[in-house]
Formats: sequence, structure tokens, C-alpha cells
Amino acid sequence: MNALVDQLCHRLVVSCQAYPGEPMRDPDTMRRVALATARGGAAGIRAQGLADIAAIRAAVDLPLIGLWKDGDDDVFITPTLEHALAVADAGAHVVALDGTSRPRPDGRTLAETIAAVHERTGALVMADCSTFDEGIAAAAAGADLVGTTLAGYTAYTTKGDGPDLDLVARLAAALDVPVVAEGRIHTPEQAAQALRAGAWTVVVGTAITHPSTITGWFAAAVQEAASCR
Ligand SMILES: CC(=O)N[C@H](C=O)[C@@H](O)[C@H](O)[C@H](O)COP(=O)(O)O
Repeated sequence: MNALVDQLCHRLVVSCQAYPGEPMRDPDTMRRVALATARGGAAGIRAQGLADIAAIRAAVDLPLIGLWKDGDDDVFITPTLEHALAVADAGAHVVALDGTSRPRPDGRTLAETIAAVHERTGALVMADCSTFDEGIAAAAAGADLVGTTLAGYTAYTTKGDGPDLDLVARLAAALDVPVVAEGRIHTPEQAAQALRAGAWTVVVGTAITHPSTITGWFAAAVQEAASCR
């Protein structure tokens, strides 16, 4: 097994992302967020955008999963080979890319894209999938890691409140490559459940690094419990 993948065995990766137009959408802010999560015990970081990836790689000595969200099409996580090469070039140890069965904007297959990343960079590839079949196909296409990232985010999958632990378990039972549990893991207990379901690594984003959403959870609970007259 690759040494970097070994480092992530049964550990927590924290996704540090801010979305377009948000106050924290700034590479130096994400660098600081990543540093803060490292202090808390993150064993790896997931980051979006070339500037964020470069800033975090320079500051944080942990395995870095990078991606580049681009476009309004269905396939938006590192949609083309050019995006993938740029993510590796920016400093990501692992390039996360769309691992679904949908056509890619550059017309390349997933297998061609993964092969080119392996051939032209030293980076590993994490395939962000939404179904069991996609995870199986992504591993067959050469992905080094298979993630459940897109479960609930494709037109043909359903988004539950929590993580898709059933998908994690089915993929972990079927695949030799490490399965990364990612998506809607909102509590430490859910993170532990994902590992018990067979995940190699757990990625948590929103519940650790997205204060607007976290605040919204608390605000809604407070509002629901409020009884002022
Ligand atoms: C679907 C999609 O675009 N997911 C993105 C992938 O990088 C991020 O927006 C998520 O925050 C990340 O996957 C972590 O998930 P969560 O924030 O639920 O812990």
C-alpha cells in the first residue's frame, strides 16, 4: 500500500472549503482553517481550488486531497484532465475527481483521465462516486481511493440527512482499494460508524469547517425550542 494512503488508515481528513461569495472564500483563511484542524487531530486535509491547495500545501505538513470545482454541468468536481493536472501541479498529493458514470466535459473516460494523471504526475487519484456500481467501475478504472462523496448529489441518487453508510459498507466489502466515507458526516458518532462500516478514511467538511451551516443548525434548534411571547 502507498505510504501516503497508509497514513490515512482509520484517520480523519478535514475538508476545508468555502463556497463562491462566502466570507471565508479566501486561500489564506482556508490555510488558517486547515492549520487549526491539524491542531485538532486532522490526519489529512481536503481542499478546493488551486490557490487554496497551494496555500495549504505550503503551510500544513499533512496529506492533501485537492480538487477543483468548475462549471455548472453535472460533472463539476475536477471535471477534465486539465483540471486534474493543475490540481496535482498546485501541490495536491491526491487528486479528487468526479468518479461517476456521467460523460466528462472533455470527452475522456475516467480510465483515460486516471491513467494520464498517474503517468504525468506523482499524485494519486480519489474517485468521487455516487453509487455502488460507480465505485466498482472507478476502482476498475484505476482509482487509488474510492469516495462516497457524491452519494445524494447526482440526479439518480437520494440525499438522506446523514451519510450513506450502507454504500460505504457495500463498497468496503467489495473493493480492494481504500474506501473513503465522505458526505454529510455531521457527528463524531457518524464518523466512527463509517469506520465500523469499513471505511479506510473519513472525510468531514461542513460540520467542522463551515460556520454558516453549523450556526444554522443551532439557530434552527433554538428557534424551534423558543417560547418567548
Ligand atoms: C457534493 C460536493 O460538492 N461535495 C464537496 C466535495 O468536495 C464538498 O462541498 C463537501 O463539503 C465535502 O464533500 C465534504 O462533505 P460534507 O461537507 O458533507 O462533510
